[in-house]
Amino acid sequence: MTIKVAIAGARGRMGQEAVHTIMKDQNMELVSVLDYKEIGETLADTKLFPQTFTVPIFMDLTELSSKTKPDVLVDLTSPESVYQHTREALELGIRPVVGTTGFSDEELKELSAYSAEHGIGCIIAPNFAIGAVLMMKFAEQAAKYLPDIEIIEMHHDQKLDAPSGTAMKTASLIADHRKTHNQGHPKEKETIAGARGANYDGMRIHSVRLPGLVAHQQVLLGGDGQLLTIRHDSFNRGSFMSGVALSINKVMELENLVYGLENIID
Ligand SMILES: NC(=O)c1ccc[n+]([C@@H]2O[C@H](COP(=O)([O-])OP(=O)(O)OC[C@H]3O[C@@H](n4cnc5c(N)ncnc54)[C@H](O)[C@@H]3O)[C@@H](O)[C@H]2O)c1
Ligand SMILES: O=C(O)C1=N[C@H](C(=O)O)CCC1
Repeated sequence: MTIKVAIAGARGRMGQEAVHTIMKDQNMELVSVLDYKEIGETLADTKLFPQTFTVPIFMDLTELSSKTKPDVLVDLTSPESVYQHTREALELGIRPVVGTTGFSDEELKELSAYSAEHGIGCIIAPNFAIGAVLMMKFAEQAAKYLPDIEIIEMHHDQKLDAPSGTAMKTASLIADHRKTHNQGHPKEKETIAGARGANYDGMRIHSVRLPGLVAHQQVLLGGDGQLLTIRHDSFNRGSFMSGVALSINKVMELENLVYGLENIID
């Protein structure tokens, strides 16, 4: 069966890469895209894609749904719009595969409940790169033995959310096994606000934004006289595409929401 896919955010950095991935996949058909700007009638009009890419562009998800009937909506937009898109897609019976980051815990809970109640699959993956998923899993395991942890995430300077979705997911996986405790000296004082980073359950998260970077993270686990560093680097957005394709296939079998690629890889 061919999976009919729509992409929200198709002219963006991730969206463009996803368009090519889906166009190349024999089992998928890119039936439409959603963007919030009037960027032409079809992808070909945007001049970002070959003239043969005559995929229609919509600015409204309900219209996109009724005219092109996708099975799956891949969302690669912005933290501002992702919750609304995901909720709307579920209400329209379209399975969301979401790479966009910036969800609150409450939003995740609510979408999860809606997805299970209506039996519509949904995948929200803060990071589609397999290496990043392994980094998170290794850090989760190591935290049992080395519970003093700081996360340094580093991204390109056009990123809107901080900390990154990957850092938030890493911290939440670790927090499930680590006894909550504050780190550093009990009397430590910041001379400049923010110097010690964000506080997640006593762990610290530091966000670096620089031109030239793509997506990088290191998890530092300190112990007596030792330091374990677990690091992952995405050098280009191609690194995310096998995870996008896997999620599109997998979401067709699901009847609930899965948060994190680690839950669908064998
Ligand atoms: N999960 C992952 O592995 C992964 C990897 C890279 C990026 N991301 C996330 O994906 C998102 C997009 O990243 P990017 O670098 O491609 O961003 P980008 O700014 O390059 O692209 C965003 C695209 O979304 C469109 N858009 C924004 N708001 C919209 C709306 N309301 N309706 C329709 N279209 C809208 C923009 O026009 C643009 O085409 C970010 O949240 C980023 O953190 C996730
Ligand atoms: O480019 C981005 O933005 C990325 N965001 C994700 C995050 O917030 O963790 C993952 C990789 C790239």
